Amino acid sequence: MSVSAISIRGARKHYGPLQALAGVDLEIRQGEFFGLLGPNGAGKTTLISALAGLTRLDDGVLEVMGHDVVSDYRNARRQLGVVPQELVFDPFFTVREALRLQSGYFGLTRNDAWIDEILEHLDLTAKADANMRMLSGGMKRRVLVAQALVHRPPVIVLDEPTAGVDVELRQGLWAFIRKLNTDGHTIVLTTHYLEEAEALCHRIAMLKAGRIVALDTTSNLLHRFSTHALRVRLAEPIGLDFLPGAREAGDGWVEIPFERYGEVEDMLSRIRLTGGRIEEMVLGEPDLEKVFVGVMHAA
Ligand SMILES: Nc1ncnc2c1ncn2[C@@H]1O[C@H](COP(=O)(O)OP(=O)(O)OP(=O)(O)O)[C@@H](O)[C@H]1O
Repeated sequence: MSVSAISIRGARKHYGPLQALAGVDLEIRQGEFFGLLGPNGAGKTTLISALAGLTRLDDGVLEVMGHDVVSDYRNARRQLGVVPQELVFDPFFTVREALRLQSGYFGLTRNDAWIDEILEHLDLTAKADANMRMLSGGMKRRVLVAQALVHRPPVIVLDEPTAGVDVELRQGLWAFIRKLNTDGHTIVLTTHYLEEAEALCHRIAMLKAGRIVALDTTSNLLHRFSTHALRVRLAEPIGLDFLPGAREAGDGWVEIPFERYGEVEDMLSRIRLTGGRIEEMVLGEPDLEKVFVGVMHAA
């Protein structure tokens, strides 16, 4: 079996009395598009900082492509591109200078062809000679993505990369990151946009108070914790005993869960036979937001 892209074993971290990581175990395989989700303060950034060698764990082992992030730091760091959450830059450099400088940290002196390619993909070519301080927040975020890629790392970790990025650019960014994944890069993503995680990630871990509280493929999570639902708004209330699982959802709406679309026809005819008159109707798909809320509530 090939080495894991990221291996996390028994990761623990305290900040004073606060337990930021309470024993996290996680293996992310090469080539995965993996989502790390959790509410504010769950420990996602702490874990990413530790992977990047910016924070020391109290206990546990972290490896990137088999390289220990403490005892084999240089090799581990080379395998990893991190797009940090905070926008921190030297405002006096141009975009190209910042990327050359970053290349220099990895000993890459002739990297301009690759830098041009990254700039092109991130729609930053026109801004290559602009000073960092002159860029908008969304552009700065794209420069952060570019910086993480200068040394062509096989594993790329993005900590909320689309915060503050407008819809069009967000889609462009995702198309590029998807391409990196199809080209073989492992992608680890944290985001608070759950529809984004649902659309992109093959597998998801949910973190709460420094612990993993759910870990599965995206489709298994969707099916385990969320269901399809038929929602109808009725002209007048009717008894709901004949509709298994049905519940009042406010303002005359009734929600009825189901597993297969074939069940909908039967539900509608039962409503009609009981004298129910439908004024509006919506079919709800399982979605990651419901899963997230359900998991966080139960944990
Ligand atoms: N340097 C620090 N000193 C003290 N406490 C810290 C420090 N860094 C993080 N914490 C605390 O550790 C916990 C985990 O924070 P972390 O930033 O890892 O969460 P997160 O899941 O990334 O949250 P968010 O979604 O808001 O980015 C939080 O309670 C936070 O306040």
